Amino acid sequence: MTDAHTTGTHGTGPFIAAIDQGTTSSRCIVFDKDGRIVSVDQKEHEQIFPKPGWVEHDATEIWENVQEVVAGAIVKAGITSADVKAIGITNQRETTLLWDKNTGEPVHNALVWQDTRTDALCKELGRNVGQDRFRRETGLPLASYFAGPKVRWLLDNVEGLRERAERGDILFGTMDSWVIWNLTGGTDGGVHVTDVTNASRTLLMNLHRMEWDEKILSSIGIPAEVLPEIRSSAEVYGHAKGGILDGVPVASALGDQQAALFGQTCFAEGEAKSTYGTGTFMLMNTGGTPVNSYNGLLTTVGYQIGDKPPVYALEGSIAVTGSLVQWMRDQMGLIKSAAEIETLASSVEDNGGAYFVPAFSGLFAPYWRPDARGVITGLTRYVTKAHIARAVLEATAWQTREISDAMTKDSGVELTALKVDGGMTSNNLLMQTLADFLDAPVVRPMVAETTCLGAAYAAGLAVGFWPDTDALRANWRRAAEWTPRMDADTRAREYKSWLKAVERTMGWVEDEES
Ligand SMILES: Nc1ncnc2c1ncn2[C@@H]1O[C@H](COP(=O)(O)OP(=O)(O)O)[C@@H](O)[C@H]1O
Ligand SMILES: O=P(O)(O)OC[C@H](O)CO
Repeated sequence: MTDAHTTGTHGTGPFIAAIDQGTTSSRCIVFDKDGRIVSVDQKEHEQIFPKPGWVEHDATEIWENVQEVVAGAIVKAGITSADVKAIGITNQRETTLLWDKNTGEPVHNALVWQDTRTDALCKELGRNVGQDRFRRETGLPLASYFAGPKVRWLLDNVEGLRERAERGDILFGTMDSWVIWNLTGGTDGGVHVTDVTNASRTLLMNLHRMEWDEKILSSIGIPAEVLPEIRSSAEVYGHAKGGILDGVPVASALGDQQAALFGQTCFAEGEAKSTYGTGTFMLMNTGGTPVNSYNGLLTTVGYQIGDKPPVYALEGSIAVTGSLVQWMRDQMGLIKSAAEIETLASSVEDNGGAYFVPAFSGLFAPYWRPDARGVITGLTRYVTKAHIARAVLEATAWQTREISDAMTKDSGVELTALKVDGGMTSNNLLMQTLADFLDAPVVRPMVAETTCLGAAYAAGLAVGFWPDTDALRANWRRAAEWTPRMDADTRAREYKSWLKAVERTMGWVEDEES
């Protein structure tokens, strides 16, 4: 399915191009110096579900789409490579690929971050190596979400792969590495790098030293030969070779959620944003020291600009939000477009007593329960598809509330307002519900494409297109705000019912199945 458009608001050059290789689509956006969008091109790729819980992407299709959308955005902007000062990369995180460095061919489809096939392996590693060690060294709980166990699964399950990897013929990368390697020449001298934010999602990087952790590598069973070099998020890694942007510096890489934090200009400690796409991810800047979580959040790298010290973040990750809306559209056929869920949900006053907990990949933050599975509860004959649509939207808002509560406990910072972005924020009912459930204002910036914007900002800083982060902050403009309207009693009662529904998801998958 192709889905492309331009905004038609042309600024004056020069420009920065940002590539966002996301879970459902790849897009390229050209930005001007004021951080305004000049052109956009976007293309969806296939979601491959070989078995329940397994999710894969065809990395060759993704690279073809990336080239197509880059060309599309440049042509729509009516510019040439000479007008583009740098290319920034942002990407779906954790999605894991191994490819042959001599042929450039992936050895298997990429294993997507939502894929749960490594649950049993994680359990085994937990027993043998210990959960605490991973938390302490990498900031992450041992879960199938992250890249390291996926690499091990591929090495164990693709015939002959381990030997090829040990011979030095195989490269591992998350989508940033794959795109940068191809963009800078692939088999003809492509650079094999990743940035600190993406590396901090592998369970393999030591969060305190910003280096691959040799002890963890040997406990998981991953040869160091496959690993990319870890670099900062904003520096020139190499130059595009071939294609429409031939010769342009490739100057940033950030995982998409960290890019959104950057694009929302959350540069001060305590500033937070939440991005509503396939999943939802709330990140809070915690400054120069990693903050341990005791409430089910992740400690991760927020960004690192060149040779400056890294900035850390606390993160609450929710696996299923926008993808639940997609499921209602594609698997259930209850709506024809994602936007239609708002019309359907608005046709009723409330959820009619129904609660939908979309634990399709188990539950991520704050629970980290791979044994959970989705439930719709509170059903009576009164409930209609409109009530279910409402419960779908409420699920996103309640899950955010749970993360926000955990963040306050871990950081001591009370949420005074939440900056939001991502595809789901075009849903007004959802944004109002979010303000109601959080009991805090929700604000959306003028440029809702903060993921690409963050990558563009980082690339622009690396090549001196923008002087510093203060210049970027000046570009942030509020476009919309929703303030809470729900009374405290209703909020408390509904929250209690939601938490009861969450309990019902737990323990569905028996030990031997997971
Ligand atoms: N009006 C809407 N209401 C609810 N969900 C929406 C709406 N528009 C888009 N979405 C959801 O948002 C997601 C797309 O957002 P996007 O930020 O592009 O995601 P990603 O970067 O994860 O690919 C899809 O999962 C889609 O179902
Ligand atoms: O592609 P998105 O926007 O769904 O983001 C995916 C996240 O990076 C997964 O950690």
